[in-house]
Amino acid sequence: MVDLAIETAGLSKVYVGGSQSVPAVTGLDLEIRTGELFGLLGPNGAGKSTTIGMLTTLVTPTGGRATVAGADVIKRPVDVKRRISVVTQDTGLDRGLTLSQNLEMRGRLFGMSGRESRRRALELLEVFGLAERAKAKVGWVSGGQAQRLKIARSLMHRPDVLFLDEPTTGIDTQARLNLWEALRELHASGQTIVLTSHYLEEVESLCQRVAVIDDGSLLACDTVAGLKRTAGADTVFTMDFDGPAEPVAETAGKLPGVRRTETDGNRLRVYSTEPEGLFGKLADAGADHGLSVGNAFSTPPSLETAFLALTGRDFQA
Ligand SMILES: Nc1ncnc2c1ncn2[C@@H]1O[C@H](COP(=O)(O)OP(=O)(O)OP(=O)(O)O)[C@@H](O)[C@H]1O
Repeated sequence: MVDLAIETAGLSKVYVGGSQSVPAVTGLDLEIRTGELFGLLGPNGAGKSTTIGMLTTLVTPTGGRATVAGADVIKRPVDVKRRISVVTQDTGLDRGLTLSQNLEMRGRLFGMSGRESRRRALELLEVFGLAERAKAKVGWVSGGQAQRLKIARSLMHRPDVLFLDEPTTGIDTQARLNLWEALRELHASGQTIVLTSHYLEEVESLCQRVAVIDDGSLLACDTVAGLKRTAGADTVFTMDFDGPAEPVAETAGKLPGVRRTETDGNRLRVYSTEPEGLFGKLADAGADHGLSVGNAFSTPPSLETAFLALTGRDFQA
């Protein structure tokens, strides 16, 4: 039997305000295994934060059910809260305290002894590459270090599941790479981590499995390799013509290796497993219809092309 850290069935949320209702998450069925580093990927407004909110008991579902670390989020929210930790953009640190004091205080709040809190704090400062700054005040450290400290603090009570909502938004590239390293280490130690991100490369580089969410619905859930295999094995060519691209799409669809074409006004998008020389052929097809090419680019097979294939839209963070 697979040991599940999270299980949802038909999980839904409709926000209602006055006469307006916004369906933010619709019928989400998810299974996240214990020990997984799992990614929720989707553009802004896709429903990632709402999903995390429901799984962490901060947002009340309007439909379906969810179990986190063995407890039902609606029936046993207090148990869920005890067994998880959440780090969001809004998570604050006590800037007047040192790094180690921030961690120790959290340990004491969770009922750990002074000695146990100090030991655990040292251990986590080490994992997150912060041991040398242990006695520094939070106000003196960089944004990236503060972000790592937030995650370290959230682990003081050894939560079963760690939720990270867009953990690297707003930090620089080096800090992001340092944080990725720490997360890989945590994952290797067996920690279950659920991460939301709108950075494709972050999810691609870190996560074992990924749920792709758009418009509140689950489009696919698989390993990164699996997603690429099923949805994104193609190189995607995007070309803007100086007139409607529809007639070019018809010709393009008959070229070898072309699996799919899409048009949006003057824009043509072609999904192909045989990218060699395709730009020239598409330009020729355009010329046959009296069209010239303006902007043109290709995207090699990646999570981005998988997202494109799943949604028919560019991934816009
Ligand atoms: N409290 C709220 N009241 C009304 N609508 C909301 C509320 N919170 C979110 N929404 C709407 O629900 C939808 C999903 O939002 P959500 O924040 O869950 O998406 P997201 O994928 O986390 O986006 P982002 O990456 O921008 O945080 C959006 O249309 C959003 O405007």
